[in-house]
Amino acid sequence: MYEQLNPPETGERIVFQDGEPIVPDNPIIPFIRGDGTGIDIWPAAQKVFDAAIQQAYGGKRQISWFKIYAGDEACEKYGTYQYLPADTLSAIKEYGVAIKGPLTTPIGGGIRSLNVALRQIHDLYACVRPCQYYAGTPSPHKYPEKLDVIIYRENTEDIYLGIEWRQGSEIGDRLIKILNEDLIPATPEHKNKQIPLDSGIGIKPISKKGSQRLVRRAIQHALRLPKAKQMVTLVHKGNIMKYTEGAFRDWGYEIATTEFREVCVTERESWILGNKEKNPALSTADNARLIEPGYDSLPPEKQGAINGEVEQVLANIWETHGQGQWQDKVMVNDRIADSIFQQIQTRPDEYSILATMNLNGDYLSDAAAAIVGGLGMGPGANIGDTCAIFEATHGTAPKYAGLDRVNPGSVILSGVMMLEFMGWQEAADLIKTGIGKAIAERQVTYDLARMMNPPVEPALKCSEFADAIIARMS
Ligand SMILES: NC(=O)C1=CN([C@@H]2O[C@H](COP(=O)(O)OP(=O)(O)OC[C@H]3O[C@@H](n4cnc5c(N)ncnc54)[C@H](OP(=O)(O)O)[C@@H]3O)[C@@H](O)[C@H]2O)C=CC1
Ligand SMILES: O=C(O)CCC(=O)C(=O)O
Ligand SMILES: [Mg+2]
Repeated sequence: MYEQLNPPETGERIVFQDGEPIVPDNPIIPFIRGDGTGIDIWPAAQKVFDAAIQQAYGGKRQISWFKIYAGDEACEKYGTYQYLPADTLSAIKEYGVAIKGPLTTPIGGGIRSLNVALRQIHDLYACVRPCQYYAGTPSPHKYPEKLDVIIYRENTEDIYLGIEWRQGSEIGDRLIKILNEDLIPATPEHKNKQIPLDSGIGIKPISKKGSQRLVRRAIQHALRLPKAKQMVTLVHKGNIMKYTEGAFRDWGYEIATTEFREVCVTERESWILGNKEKNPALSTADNARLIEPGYDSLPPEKQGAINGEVEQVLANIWETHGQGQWQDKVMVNDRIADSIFQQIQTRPDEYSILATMNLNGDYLSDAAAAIVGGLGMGPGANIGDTCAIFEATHGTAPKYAGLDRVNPGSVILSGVMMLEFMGWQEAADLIKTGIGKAIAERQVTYDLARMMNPPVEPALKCSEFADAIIARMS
């Protein structure tokens, strides 16, 4: 059934039931080595996974690794331009859980991102990127340990759908003409805006289904966290892009207050309930005044809408959420995207799960990784209902390729996420112990070594860091 692949002779498939993986003791797991530094990182990471599994289960459980191809390696095996062979896509679909190294995307032309294509083709709609601090990791921040967030990034739409036209292309010019002459003038709120004729043009679709399935997963994850971390923040730029980013926020709140009504409270609801708890005699208008700055200068119809919101909340959820009960619910709030970039630096401990659209999540996950030690420490997972691919936040870092130099930590931590997803917590914990101890003992690669005080000289190689982790797993 495969053109050029030979699955391992021993091992079984992981299958999904109701979105959850059913994992045999000897699963077959496809892996893509990756381009650039993938050549260094993958062997180091695989060695750590196998050692941890052996130590945790003494041979009762093991992974049968199945090498599949994408990027440069795929072209070598399958021929020119065969960056993402059908074999690779079929293997991921068949075996359900896969792990990959980074893949190159040329800028400004040629192939579109293979990484994005893998997510879209397999409908891996939730990109999950935890940013958690390991004691002793050098950081540009004073209190990096205060940051403990998980980014839930929508993974299939937004501008990453890649629907765009080059400046001067026939279709691009036609589209601009239709917009300028027909659609924009027919939309009163656009007044007499016009798109400059020499523009490249891109489309940013944000769907209700795509937004809500992402927020659903984020809330389900929040429910599994300790009480103090049960919070989902909807990140958006809805003040500017009302019908895409603003809609993401609104659809997020909608699902929180319908499907998850019993277990969620929104921030505004918590204010209304809290105000009433502090002062049971508080009038509707006074409560509205407390939740809406500038209430008194609003026109009567806007004041009426806020009064209505207060009345609705008290009528609908006072019994289930009032008298402090809301404090035991998952808190759902929202923050404007630019503000959250500064908030994770100035008030990191106020956040837990950050639910984002695709582009915002891409930016935010690199920024948050920087606080806890850099891209060498940024793991990730792309999760759908029938399939999951685990991969680091970083790219191929081509200048380091083949030097055995970069930090394999992010792919190793992506493997930790994979083991946790499979329910192999004991093996995952051993690796986390190994990483924690190696960092605490200053046994680190160049990226962490150069930030340590005093700097570590010489830094460990990529392969040596893997050995240092294995030596410290118990
Ligand atoms: N999921 C994926 O496969 C992704 C692929 N890419 C692709 O990767 C290619 C290169 O992208 P680029 O913008 O350079 O971003 P990269 O993430 O590859 O590298 C940027 C910088 O991050 C640091 N870094 C990256 N990986 C590590 C690591 N393992 N250990 C320590 N430090 C690390 C290095 O910093 P320093 O120089 O300071 O040492 C590096 O120069 C592009 O083609 C891009 O499209 C990008 C992101 C994700
Ligand atoms: O695929 C790429 O080139 C970039 C993807 C990326 O930056 C990411 O997923 O974080
Ligand atoms: Mg990125």
